[in-house]
Amino acid sequence: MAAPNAPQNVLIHIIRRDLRLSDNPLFHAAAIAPDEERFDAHLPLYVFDAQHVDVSGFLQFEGASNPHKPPRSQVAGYHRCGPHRAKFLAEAVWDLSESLNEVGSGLFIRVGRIPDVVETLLSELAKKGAKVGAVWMTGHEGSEEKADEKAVASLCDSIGAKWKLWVDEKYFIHDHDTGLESIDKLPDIFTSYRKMQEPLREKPRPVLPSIEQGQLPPLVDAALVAPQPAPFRIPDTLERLVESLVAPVKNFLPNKPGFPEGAESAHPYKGGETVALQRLFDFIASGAANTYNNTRNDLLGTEFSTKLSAFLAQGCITARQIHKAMDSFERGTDPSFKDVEGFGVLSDKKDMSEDKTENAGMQFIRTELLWRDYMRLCHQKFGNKFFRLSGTQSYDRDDAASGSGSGSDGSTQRKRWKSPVKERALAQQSPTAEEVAEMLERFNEGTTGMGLIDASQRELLHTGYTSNRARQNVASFLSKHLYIDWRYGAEWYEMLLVDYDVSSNWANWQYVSGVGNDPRGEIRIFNPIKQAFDYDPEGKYVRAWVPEVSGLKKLENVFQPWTASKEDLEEVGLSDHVMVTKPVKRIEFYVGSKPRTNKRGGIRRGTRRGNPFKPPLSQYYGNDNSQPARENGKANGNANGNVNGNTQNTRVDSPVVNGTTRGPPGTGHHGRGSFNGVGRFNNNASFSPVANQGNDSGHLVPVNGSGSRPRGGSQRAGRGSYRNRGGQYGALQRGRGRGGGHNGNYTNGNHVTSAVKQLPDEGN
Ligand SMILES: Cc1cc2nc3c(=O)[nH]c(=O)nc-3n(C[C@H](O)[C@H](O)[C@H](O)COP(=O)(O)OP(=O)(O)OC[C@H]3O[C@@H](n4cnc5c(N)ncnc54)[C@H](O)[C@@H]3O)c2cc1C
Repeated sequence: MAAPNAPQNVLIHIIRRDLRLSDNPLFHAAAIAPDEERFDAHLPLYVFDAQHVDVSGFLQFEGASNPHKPPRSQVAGYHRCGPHRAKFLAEAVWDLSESLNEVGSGLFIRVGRIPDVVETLLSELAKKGAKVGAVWMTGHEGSEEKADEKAVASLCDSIGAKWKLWVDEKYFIHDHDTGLESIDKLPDIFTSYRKMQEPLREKPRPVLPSIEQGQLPPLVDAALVAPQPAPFRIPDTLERLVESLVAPVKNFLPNKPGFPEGAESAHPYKGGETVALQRLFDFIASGAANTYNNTRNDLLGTEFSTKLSAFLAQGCITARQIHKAMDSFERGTDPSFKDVEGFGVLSDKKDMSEDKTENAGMQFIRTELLWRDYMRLCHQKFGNKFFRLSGTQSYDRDDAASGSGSGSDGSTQRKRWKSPVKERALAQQSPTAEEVAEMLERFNEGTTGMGLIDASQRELLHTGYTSNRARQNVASFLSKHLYIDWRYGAEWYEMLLVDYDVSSNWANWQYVSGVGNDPRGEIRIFNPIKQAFDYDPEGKYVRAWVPEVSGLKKLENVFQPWTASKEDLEEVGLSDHVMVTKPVKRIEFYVGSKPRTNKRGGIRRGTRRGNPFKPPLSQYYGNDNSQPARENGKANGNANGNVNGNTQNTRVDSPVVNGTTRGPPGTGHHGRGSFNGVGRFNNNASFSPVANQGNDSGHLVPVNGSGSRPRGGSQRAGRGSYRNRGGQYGALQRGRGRGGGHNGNYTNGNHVTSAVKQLPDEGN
C-alpha cells in the first residue's frame, strides 16, 4: 500500500569497495547538492555479495538451503574470501554504518547479489508509492563487477531512474588526470608510467571536505525499504555479523598448524575508516613514515610499512588522504606532527622548482601508491588476461602472428592445437597428480622446508598478512622453483589476504611469475635462502612463524632444516619432520667457503651445477637476481645487501649463494623419492604435470577438478618469449635433457641463477 508522503526523489547509493564517509565523492555530492537537485530521501546500501563471500552464515536457521553456490576460485576451488578478510569486511561495514548514524544517516545492509537486491528494493519502493530518482555506484575493475554495473543500469532504465557510475577516487591519481589518452596508451613498464606522472606529490587531487551532521539527505523511512528476503537474516550486532561471515570459511585447511607461541601479527588492525585514519596518523606521528624507505623490506612488526593496504582495498581510506597527511607533515601545516623529525621540511617551499627535497620515506610511499594505481590500470588494459596462466603479454604477440579466435572470457585466444608433447606428458604422469597435490598442500600449510617461504605462508594463514618482500619470495618460489601454475598461489592469496585486491594481487603474481609487466620477467628469480639471509639476518622472522626450527642455532639450518646435522636435528626433535625428510625443494648455498649442506647420504650426491668457486661478495649480490634496481640509484639499503644498517663488511660470513637449486638425486625435481600424495588437496580431483600445451610456461596445471583449465598454450614449442620455460617439469623435462635453458642458465631441475645484469627497471 502506498505510504502517505512517500518520497518522490530517492537516491539509492550502492556502496561497494568505497567503505568510507570521508573523501567519498558520492556522499559529498549528495551532501552539497543545491536545493533544486537535492534528493528527498537517501538509501545507502551495502550488499554482502554472494559472488564474493560465502553467505551461508546468514541463513535464518540451520538446515535452510542457500540459493547461492558458495563462491570458489576458478582454478583451485578455494574460498574466494577467507576468514581474515571476511572479519575485516564486517568491521569496515559496521564502522561505516556507525559513521553514517553519527551524521544523522544510516546504512541498509543486505545479503545476496547486488542486482537482485536492487530489484527487490525498487519494487518495494514503487509499491509503497516512493519514486527512485537515481542509483549511484562507484565503478570497479573486474568482469563480475562490470556485469553488476550493467545489470543495475538496466534496472534503472526500466523504471526511468538515472544511473550514475562514479570514478573510483581512492587511487593516488584521479583517472582524469593521468594524461593517458586511452588505456591502450598505458606504458607496459611501470618506470615509464612513473616518469609520466612525476613529480608525484603534485598529482593527487585535494581531499573532499568532511560530511557534517545533517548534511546528507534524510535517510529513507525504513518502512519503505524491503526487508532482507528469506532465507537470510541480517545480524544486529558486529559480533554476529563477523560470526556469520567467518563461520563458513574458517576451516579452510585441515592441517592448519597452531598459532606459534610468542608470534605477533604484523596486521592487528580492525577494518574500517576510523581505524584506517588512526593508523595513518600514528604511522606519521611515530616517525615510521620517515624511515619507510629503509624499513619497507623488513618482515616483522607493525611499523616497517604502512599496513594501509587492506583499508585501501576496501576503500576505507583513499591514497590522496594518505598523501594529504604526509603533505601536512612535510609542509608543517599539521601541528600534531610537530615533534617528529623532519616536520615542516617543505614549509617555506613555494613550488617544486625550488631545491627542496621531500621526505625520503614519504617519497617511497607515494611511489608504492602509484604502483597500486598502475596495477589497476594494467587490469583495465588487459582485462581477463590477468587471470590466464600465460599472463598479459604473450597473447598479443602470438595472436598477431597466428590469427586467433575469441575465448569465452571475452579475450582473444590462440586456436587450440593438439600437442604430442602434452599427450606424452599425460601418459607418463611424472610427477604424479598426487605428488603435485602434495607439493601444493605443503606450500599452503607452510611445511616446504624452505624457512622463509614457510614462515610467510604460516603468517598468512594465521594473520591474513605477510610483507611485500615475503610475498615476492613466495610467488617466485611457487612459480620459478616449483614450476607450479602461479594461479594456485594467486587464488590462495585471494582467499587469505586481508588486503586482497583483484588488480594488485593478480598483477603482482603475474609480475613475479614472469608473465606480467616485469621487463625482467622470467629471469628475475628470488633465491629464498639468500633473501632470508638478507632480510631476516638473525632468523627472527622464520623462527617466529616456524617454531619447529627455532631451536636450531645455525641460520642456514633455520632457513633449510634439512641442512642441519643429525645431532642437531635430534636435539631439537626434528629428525623425522617432513621439512627435513622430504623438503619440497633443496637449494645448495655457501656460507664462507663451505657448502652448507649436511654430509649425510644422498643429499650431496647430485651433480652441483653452476659456479663451482666461491664468488666474491659482489658476485654474491649479483647471484640472487631478484633485487630490484632502485630508481635513480636512490637509497635502498636492502637492495644493496645492507640490511638494517649492516654494511657489506659485516657480512663477510654472508651466504654466498652459489645459485644452484636442485631437486634431490633421482628426480631432479622435488622431494626425495616419490610422494605418497593422498589427493586430499582442496577440490582438485587430479592434477597433471603438463606444461600447458607444451610450452606455454611449463607450469603444472590442473586437468580435472577445476572449471577453468587454462586454454591452449599461447606459445608453441620453441616459439615466443616463454620457450625457455618449456619442459621445465616432469615428463616434459626429462624428455628434453638440458637444452631448454635460458641462456644456459636453466637446466633441468636446476636453476643456475648466475649473475644477471640488473636492468634499469624497478621491482615493486
Ligand atoms: C604476489 C603478491 C601479491 C600481492 N597481493 C596484493 C593484494 O592482493 N593487495 C594489495 O593491496 N597488495 C598486494 N601486493 C602488494 C604489496 O605486497 C602489499 O600492498 C603490501 O605488502 C601491503 O602492505 P602495506 O600496506 O604495509 O604496504 P606499504 O609498503 O606500506 O605500501 C603502501 C601502499 O602501497 C601499495 N603497494 C605497495 N606495494 C605494492 C605493489 N607491489 N603493488 C600494488 N600496490 C602496492 C599498497 O596499497 C600499500 O598499502 C602483492 C604483492 C605481491 C608480491
